[in-house]
Amino acid sequence: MGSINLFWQLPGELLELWHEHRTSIIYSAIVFLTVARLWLHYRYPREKASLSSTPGSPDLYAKKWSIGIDREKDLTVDVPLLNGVIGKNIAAKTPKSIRKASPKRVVGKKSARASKELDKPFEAGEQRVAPLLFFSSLGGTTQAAAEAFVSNINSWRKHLSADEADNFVEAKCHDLSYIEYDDFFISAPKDQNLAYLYLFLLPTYNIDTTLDTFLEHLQETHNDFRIDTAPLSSILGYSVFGFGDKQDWPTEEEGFCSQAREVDKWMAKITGRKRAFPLGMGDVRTDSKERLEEWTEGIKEAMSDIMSGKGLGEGVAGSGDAVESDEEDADAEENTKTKLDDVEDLGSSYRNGTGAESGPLAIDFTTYSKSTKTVEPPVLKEMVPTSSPTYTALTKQGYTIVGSHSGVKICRWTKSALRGRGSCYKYSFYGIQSHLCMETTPSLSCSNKCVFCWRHGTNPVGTTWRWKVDPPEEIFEGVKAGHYKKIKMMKGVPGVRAERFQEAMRIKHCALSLVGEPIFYPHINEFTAMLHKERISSFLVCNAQHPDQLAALGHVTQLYVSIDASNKESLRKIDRPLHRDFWERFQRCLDILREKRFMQRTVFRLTLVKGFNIDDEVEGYADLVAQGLPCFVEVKGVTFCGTSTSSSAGLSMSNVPFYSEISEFVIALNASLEKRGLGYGIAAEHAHSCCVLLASNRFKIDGKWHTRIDYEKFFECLESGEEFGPDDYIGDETPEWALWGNGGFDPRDERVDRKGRPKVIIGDGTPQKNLIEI
Ligand SMILES: Cc1cc2nc3c(=O)[nH]c(=O)nc-3n(C[C@H](O)[C@H](O)[C@H](O)COP(=O)(O)O)c2cc1C
Ligand code: SF4
Repeated sequence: MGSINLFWQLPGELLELWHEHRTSIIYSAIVFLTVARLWLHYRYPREKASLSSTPGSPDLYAKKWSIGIDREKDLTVDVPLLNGVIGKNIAAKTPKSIRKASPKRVVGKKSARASKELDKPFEAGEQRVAPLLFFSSLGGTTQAAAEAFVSNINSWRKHLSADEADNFVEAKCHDLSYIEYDDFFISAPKDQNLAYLYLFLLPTYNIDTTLDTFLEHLQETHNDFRIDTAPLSSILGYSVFGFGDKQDWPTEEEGFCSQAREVDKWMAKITGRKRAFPLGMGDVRTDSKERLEEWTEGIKEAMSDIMSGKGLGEGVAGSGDAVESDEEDADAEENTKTKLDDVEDLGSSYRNGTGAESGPLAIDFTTYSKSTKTVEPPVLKEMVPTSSPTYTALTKQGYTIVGSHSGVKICRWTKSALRGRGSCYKYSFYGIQSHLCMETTPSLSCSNKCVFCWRHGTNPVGTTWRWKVDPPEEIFEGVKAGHYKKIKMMKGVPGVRAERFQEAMRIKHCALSLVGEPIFYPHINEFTAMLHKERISSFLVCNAQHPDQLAALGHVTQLYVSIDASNKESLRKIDRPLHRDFWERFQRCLDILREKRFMQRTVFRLTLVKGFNIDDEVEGYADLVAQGLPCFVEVKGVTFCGTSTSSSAGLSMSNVPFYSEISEFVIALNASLEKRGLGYGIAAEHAHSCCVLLASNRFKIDGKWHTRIDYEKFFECLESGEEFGPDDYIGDETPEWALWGNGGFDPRDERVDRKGRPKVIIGDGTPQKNLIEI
């Protein structure tokens, strides 16, 4: 009881105390707070934070975006995006005096921790040197060199004395396309016993590759105000060797080994100038072997020095007084100025009055600059300039390049149909006659580097649209003209049938699938509207990497999404995507397809590659079908293109599945879909192109498959302006000869064997590639 009374007395006593001493309490509190505030102010001076957060996936900005220009002002104007959605662009309202939109360079002092670590010599016995070799490769040259380099270093290690060899662990090789940058390039891997030496073997590409993403990462890491400007200063050192081609890029000014030079500069910054050995460069056509050998010897010497406690040598910490800081900063600033953001953010350029030539402004979402210089609109490059090697390579392969980023080519099936020798599988399944079909793309660029791609590694790749945008009218007229020109060239070819030749002079179908990624083009909806206006149907294939464009896509006659694998690792291996969030993008595309299944005629296209995406993946594919619920699933075998690119990706004829294997896979997939009660069945086949069609039961009417399309009905639906879906333009019954089990060869056409072998019935499970060739 007593203690309870005491408790109730307390507040009263406290109140009395307060009344007696409140003046001195208040004064003491004020003095304490002022001292604390001053101490904090001088101890941690404030950095200016950026106005806008770092953009994550660019699609977050697809519909609306704004740019931090000034603390008080956020100037935005409208810009038309896909589907006429309005976004925000700074271009039209930009006053002359506007602050420079280039990223702010956050200059930081090297922290005490970093400096200490920088000077700390390698202590043999306590730690071991761990050489890590990072490489990137599209064509395979650098990958082969990287693997050889690592085995060279490791066998050198074996020949050292036991004590010396014990000072370092085996060298490891990492492909920059596969690793998480954060694991190596924000801080070194955490292993107390290891001290890392970062080595790089890099090619240079003047098209977008994974190296651009890597360089951006290095820049961002250095400029991130939240971390030390030299966060990798704890590593022992680094060195870069670049491969380039002096035939087309003869000097450094003209771009010889430019990306290796860039990586060298940024590594100097984020390691606090720890260049262990100077940048090496080799011309793949002449001296790269000798240069690489010299560089390798240099690396070995540097490692020996490190292990014997000599560190990285005289001069500036490790770098041997190379061109550093200020000069490199200035260069980098120049580079960032010309970088453009994602097409998903930028939308169009020519329609907003800035003209195709002027294009969107370079904008950085992360930071702002103090500079009061006026904005210089960057000159946008052409995706495939006529002078580029890409142009030469593509035209050599038979493409007609239209404008600066579109292409058209007549496919072998069009030629075949002109000669009365059969159409592609799209005739069997959907009633498209190949000689009436134009194959084209408004974007030669793509964001994958699929191992089975038959483009010989020559197409431009990129995650963002950084090029000049051609108007859709120009592309439309250009591709038609290119197509008709190629058809006319077939006039004198033996076997071309007069009536088919005449018919071919009126395009009725357009396959937007040639190369590249059609929905990458910012005016894809306007382009397809032009096709439809001329009553040309549209079959659009996309690679499931651009969810926002997919969501904004208007009606097309048939919408394809390439499903090249059933799980993340397999997809990474086979598509070699440039987007780091490729799996998330892929997943979102499937969800979008599911939402659109009553508006668009959706198709999953599976391209099976033996040894890559078939084994044990049936259930995975069935899961994806359950997720996206497409109207159709087309399953086809890969076609081997026999290029060095495909060979270096480990692809050979043995990866091409036999038709019997495709059939087996389809039967298993169908069983799995049935087990899940999803309502699909095997509808049709075209054994000749190794292709089978699974269809949703929505396309089975009165027990008969109706996979064909009523094209006229499709155009009528479009013209009506009413909402409509795939069920509104279902065409005729699938012909008997195209049904599953019947082979799918049009009986009107002639079967020809180039080598004069006897004609064989197709669809019997015999290997397709051993059968008829036309
Ligand atoms: C499309 C393309 C663009 C290239 N751009 C450059 C360049 O700008 N500068 C350069 O020095 N080499 C350039 N090269 C040459 C490559 O860097 C060189 O062939 C390298 O060995 C390729 O390595 P990889 O086979 O490992 O991909 C280019 C090659 C191609 C095919
Ligand atoms: S659909 Fe493709 S393969 Fe078939 S004819 Fe048209 S372009 Fe050629």
